Amino acid sequence: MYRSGQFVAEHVSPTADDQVQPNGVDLTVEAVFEQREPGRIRREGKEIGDRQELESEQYTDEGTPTYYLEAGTYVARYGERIAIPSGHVGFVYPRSSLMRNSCMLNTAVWDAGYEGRGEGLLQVHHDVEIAEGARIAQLVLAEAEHVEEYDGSYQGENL
Ligand SMILES: O=c1ccn([C@H]2C[C@H](O)[C@@H](COP(=O)(O)OP(=O)(O)OP(=O)(O)O)O2)c(=O)[nH]1
Repeated sequence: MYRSGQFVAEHVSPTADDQVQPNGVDLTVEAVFEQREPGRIRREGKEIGDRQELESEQYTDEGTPTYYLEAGTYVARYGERIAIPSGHVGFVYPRSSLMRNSCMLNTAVWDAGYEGRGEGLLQVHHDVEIAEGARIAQLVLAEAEHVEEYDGSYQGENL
């Protein structure tokens, strides 16, 4: 069973009222990176390739720092600390307005016990402007059985 947005909000911080949705909580973008060097996925272990953080520019009417992203592939880091509770699994979906603007967020499984500020693959199929701190994704939580809890290399990342 998927939990309510109110329940999800108890495991995401900070959470403003406008982030709480009926079935989940919206996540904001805190940083955007462009990969510069190849990573490596080995039989045992992995390495994340070097990346460069993009500057957000202060050029919109409201003066909000904004990323102008040309078509391409980026890694976005979310602004919220997420803690997946025991007995649950998390999934992140793109905010539909992102998708309607020809952009997509590709995501993986969020394990029970994980805590951190995670990342998603931002695919920009048409140039787009995204303000720093804007909502780009939504986290949902489903009840799930598991034997152990997450204890991998990303535990506690970006906290
Ligand atoms: O889109 C996603 C999906 C997951 N995570 C976080 C939560 C998850 O619990 C953790 C590890 O994900 P996964 O287990 O898929 O990573 P891995 O590549 O297998 O690394 P490890 O061996 O450290 O588990 O990363 C993200 O930041 N973004």
